[in-house]
Amino acid sequence: ETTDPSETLYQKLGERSGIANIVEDLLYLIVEDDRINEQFRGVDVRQFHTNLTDQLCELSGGPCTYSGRKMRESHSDMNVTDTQFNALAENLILAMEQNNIATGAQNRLIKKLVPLYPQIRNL
Ligand code: HEM
Repeated sequence: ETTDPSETLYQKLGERSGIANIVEDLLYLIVEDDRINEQFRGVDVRQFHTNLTDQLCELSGGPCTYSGRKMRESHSDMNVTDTQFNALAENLILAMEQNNIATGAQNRLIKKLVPLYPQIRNL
C-alpha cells in the first residue's frame, strides 16, 4: 500500500500481476456469495479470470487489451439485479482490501466500473 501521488492507478493496483491476484481472490469470494454464485455455475473460470484481469488492467490505464465480449453481450441473458451488481462490487472491494490496495485506489477503480452498469444490467 502506498500514497505516492505520482503512481498511476494501474501501478497502485500492483500492475497486471497484482490485478490478477485481486481477481483470483474475487473469484473465491464470488463462489462463497449466495447472492451471485448461482449465476457463475458452469463458467470457464480460467477465461473469466483472464478477461476480467485484462479488463481491469485496461480500465486502470495499464498496457492491456481486453479481448472478451462487450459487457452488454456477455450479461444479456442473466437479468443481473441491482443487489447482484452491488454484491460483485462489494466483493471486488474486499478482494482489493485483502491485497492491501489503498482505499483511494479502490474507489478510483470502482468509479471506472460505473459506466458499465447499464450494460451489465441490460438497461
Ligand atoms: C462491475 C461489475 C462487473 C464487471 C466489471 C464484470 C465483468 C465481466 C467480464 C470482463 C466478463 C468476461 C466476458 C467475456 O469473457 O466475454 C464477465 C462475464 C461474466 N459475468 Fe460479469 N461483470 C460484472 C458484473 C457481473 C454480475 C453482477 C454478475 C452476476 C451476478 C456477472 C456474471 C457474469 C458471468 C456469469 C459471466 C460469464 C459469462 C460467460 O462466460 O458466458 N457479472 N463479466
